[in-house]
Amino acid sequence: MANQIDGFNFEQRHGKARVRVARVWRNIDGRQSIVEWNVSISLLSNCAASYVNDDNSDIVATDTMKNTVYAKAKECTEQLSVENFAIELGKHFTSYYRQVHAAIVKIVEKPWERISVDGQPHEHGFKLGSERHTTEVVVQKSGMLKLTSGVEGLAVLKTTKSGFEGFIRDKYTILPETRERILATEVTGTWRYSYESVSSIPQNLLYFTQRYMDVKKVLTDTFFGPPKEGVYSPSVQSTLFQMAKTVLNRIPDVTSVQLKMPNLHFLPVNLSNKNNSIVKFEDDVYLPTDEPHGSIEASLSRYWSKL
Ligand SMILES: O=c1[nH]c(=O)c2[nH]c(=O)[nH]c2[nH]1
Repeated sequence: MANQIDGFNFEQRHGKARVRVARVWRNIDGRQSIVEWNVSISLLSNCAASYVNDDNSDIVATDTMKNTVYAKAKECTEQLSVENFAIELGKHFTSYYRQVHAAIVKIVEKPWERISVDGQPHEHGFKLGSERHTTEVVVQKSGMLKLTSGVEGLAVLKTTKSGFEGFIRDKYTILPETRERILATEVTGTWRYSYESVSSIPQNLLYFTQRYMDVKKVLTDTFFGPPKEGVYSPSVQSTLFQMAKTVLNRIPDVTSVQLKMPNLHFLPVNLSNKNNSIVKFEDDVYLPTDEPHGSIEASLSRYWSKL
């Protein structure tokens, strides 16, 4: 919220960060489900008086925000996507409090995955996976919505079909050109959906969970290529672009994609002393590093979208 106070521009927001909640659903057929969410809320509201006049009468206590997370989780009698839960919270804060104009809700879901025992999905057993599903929603009092989802910590690597050639060579360049290297990264992706009001989102409460799986599959399938032949990557930049483009081409209600793909280098190992070579690199022994790493990021959106 922006105000003019004492001749200054003043902007403020307040919220509660990292509220951890888990919700279990117990089906009558014996199958149980769990989600674990880490929720951060930020409210845009008329409460400048608390900053400048010691008047807290327009403040939603951040402790109340925390309690609301548990109350709303309790109310969710049916399993729902992390996006839907974030939207529910945003709707609550903007409709319940006269003072609140907009709510920003960010959630990171912990990747509990149903375990299989003897090839059978377990009714109530879960193990922790790796990459995390994220969302950020902005809900306005009017019902206007900005909905973004994401994935973080999606670590992928391929042992061949990657190279890097034709880059600028100058007096500081030592990197050899190559058509054979390991390509490894940890993808952080965010994508925005086209739904622009809380009333226009799909009815299915797990719709965005399914889309999350779809986007992840497109990202990884494009990174790796077909199982036998793979696909050649001339640079992280090129692979990133193909990944983002394929998401937009395959998933109609996604309007923009942002990807961050650090280049986690696997350096060739060559060791020798005065007399002989101890290890001669033959595309076999590498020194994995993550510091320093290349940092490559880009965003791609449909050019006709209003975003
Ligand atoms: O795919 C790459 N992109 C770069 O920009 C770059 N720079 C570098 O040193 N190696 C690589 N690899």
